[in-house]
Amino acid sequence: MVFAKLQGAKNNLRISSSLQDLSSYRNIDPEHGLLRDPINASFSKTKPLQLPNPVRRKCLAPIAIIAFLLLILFLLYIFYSHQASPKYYVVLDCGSTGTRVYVYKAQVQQPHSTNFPIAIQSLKDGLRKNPASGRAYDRMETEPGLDKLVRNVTGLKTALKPLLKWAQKQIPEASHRSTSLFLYATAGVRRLPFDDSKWLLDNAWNVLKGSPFVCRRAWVKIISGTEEAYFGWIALNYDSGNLGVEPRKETYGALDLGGSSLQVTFEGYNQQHFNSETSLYVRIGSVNHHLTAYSLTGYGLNEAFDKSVARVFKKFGYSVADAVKGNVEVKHPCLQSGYKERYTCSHCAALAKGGESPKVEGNENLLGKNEGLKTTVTLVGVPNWQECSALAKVAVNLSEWSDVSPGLDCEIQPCALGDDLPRPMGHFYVISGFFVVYRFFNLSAEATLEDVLEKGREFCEKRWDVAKTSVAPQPFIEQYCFRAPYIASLLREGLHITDKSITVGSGSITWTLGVALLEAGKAYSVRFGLRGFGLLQMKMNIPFLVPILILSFILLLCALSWVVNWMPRFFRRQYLPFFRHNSGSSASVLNIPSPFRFRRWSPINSGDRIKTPLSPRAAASQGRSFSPGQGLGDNSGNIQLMESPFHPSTGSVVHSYSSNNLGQLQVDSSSIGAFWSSHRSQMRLQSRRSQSREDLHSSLAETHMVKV
Ligand SMILES: Nc1ncnc2c1ncn2[C@@H]1O[C@H](COP(=O)(O)OP(=O)(O)OP(=O)(O)O)[C@@H](O)[C@H]1O
Repeated sequence: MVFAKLQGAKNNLRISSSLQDLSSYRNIDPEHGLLRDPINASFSKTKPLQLPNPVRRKCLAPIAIIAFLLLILFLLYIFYSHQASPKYYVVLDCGSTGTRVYVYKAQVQQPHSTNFPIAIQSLKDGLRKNPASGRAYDRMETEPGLDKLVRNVTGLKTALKPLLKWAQKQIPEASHRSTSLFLYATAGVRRLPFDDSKWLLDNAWNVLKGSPFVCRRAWVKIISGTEEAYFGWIALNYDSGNLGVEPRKETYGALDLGGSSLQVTFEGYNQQHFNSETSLYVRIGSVNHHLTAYSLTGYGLNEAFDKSVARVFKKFGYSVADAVKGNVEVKHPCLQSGYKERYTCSHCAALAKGGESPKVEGNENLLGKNEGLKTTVTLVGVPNWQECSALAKVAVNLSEWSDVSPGLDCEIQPCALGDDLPRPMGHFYVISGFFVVYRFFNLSAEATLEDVLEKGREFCEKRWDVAKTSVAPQPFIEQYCFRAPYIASLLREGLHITDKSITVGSGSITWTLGVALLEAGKAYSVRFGLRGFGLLQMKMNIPFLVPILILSFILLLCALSWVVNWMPRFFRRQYLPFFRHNSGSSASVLNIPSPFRFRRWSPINSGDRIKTPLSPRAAASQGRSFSPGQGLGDNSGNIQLMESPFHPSTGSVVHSYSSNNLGQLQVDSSSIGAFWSSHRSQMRLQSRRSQSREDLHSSLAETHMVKV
């Protein structure tokens, strides 16, 4: 009976007359290349195949494909949910007045032409603002600024540790290890001698590296004034909803008044005053911005007051020797009557009579003109509004504080600006110190500079004991009599900006938000589609992506293996790449064997051991027992993939990293200008400044294009 069946099989082989007409070869399933007759299998010298039930086999294939698709969907879901999960950023702002910590939570939001694809939120849990407190900001901060803590390890730890502890509480523990921590120091540390600032940053790094967050030494640094200005502009225009939207919106300029310096950033440039060192090109979405950004050192609120003290010190003809003796009384017209306090003056020595400073023990940082030498004086309040206003103007006029010659006439030109700096243009948001002053005098955002002056004059006329209790406790109350005319002069005479060109910004706009946004932009690489943000493409996280790609590829091969078996015959022809003959190996050209151990018979796999119905050897073999193991030789069990270039995704972020040397520190300013570009899925640093300058020069040197 077995023999009869074998004869039948032989007959069937003979009946078959065409390579294509495989269905007539009845012992072989043309779809799956499997022997149907289990008896033939028993004649094989090799172990016969376990032949599945045809019905079960038919069901198995679609189930496998569906399972494959589900797996791919699952992997994609895992991948995208991983990418779209919130990211946290901790930014420490080390200013001259204090050190603050900001915690930001960034998330990709549904792209839309009228919104920005990244939503960022400042976390402030537990910062219940005390209504009795006069503090302008609800932020976690420590005082004094780091620049006062040189070679004071304990002081440094005390300044930083509570901030880190608070930040930890804001962020879910599971995200601590993926949270980036940055410490950026501004004007206070910027003006320190190299050794001092290096000591501060090295020791700050020692504290920070013990935190659970991700931090690198390069992220603990001094940022240049221009970087600070640029970050502030990003923060402001993000907050105002002007970034990356179509149709393009007008952006606002930013005037960010700190304790030591003033940052000026605006869109546009003046041909006549074009300065390559202050010029930045930024591309956000599909919009190009040509920015002008610079920082005016010494124009911050505290430093301006210090200059006013130095000016009075000079007026009375004191020498440094007098100051060193510590018995100098400075009668200041912007201090209320009854005010008398010790004050450490930073600029007094530089303006003192007598030229060279005396050698002061312990102070290694004496400069030729006493710059940097701190002297202690006694400030005495002798209020005089006219004199105070005039003193504020002197503090604003650059020619009083530099070698600019001839002296600048504030009526004719913005006298806070040297000839090399472009004049501000457009509408400005005045933030930080400006906001603090408006808030101190309880002025609304609509108040004019005249209102500020009026409030200042009233405050100056009060006796000190009355004045200091007329406001909630807060730092620097005594300085607000000076601050009112100072900010008015700074805007009007110093920058030639009028009331109608300014809006007072809220206290929540700080440059640190710009840092977090740029970092989030690197993390979530965003590509804009044809219409606005139609297409959102995530940044490829390489360590995460590679296994997924490999797994997907293996699964794809398996799926193709199935699909190929079910393809209409036309598609199996030899000229199609999948079916090119490859007799050398049982694996694909990529050497990835199918994890599914299905074997198939294919007429184009004509290796020696493959039998086709009309092949001479097939005919010759008729007298022998048919071996499925031979007939379905190794070659037949695999899909032949043509060698094709396999390109890993180009969706990864490419950043240009460069460092610039401030003469003091290596500063990584790669984040400058890094934002979302419509070109490919890469971050493109589009900010460009053509020449070197102290701050950003080398980081922006190569056309300042970063691909996102
Ligand atoms: N919490 C606060 N409450 C009241 N006033 C504040 C507060 N923080 C800062 N100020 C005032 O605002 C001014 C500017 O402070 P800000 O924090 O913007 O500057 P900074 O970062 O110290 O400056 P810089 O970067 O120039 O060193 C300070 O001089 C101070 O008078």
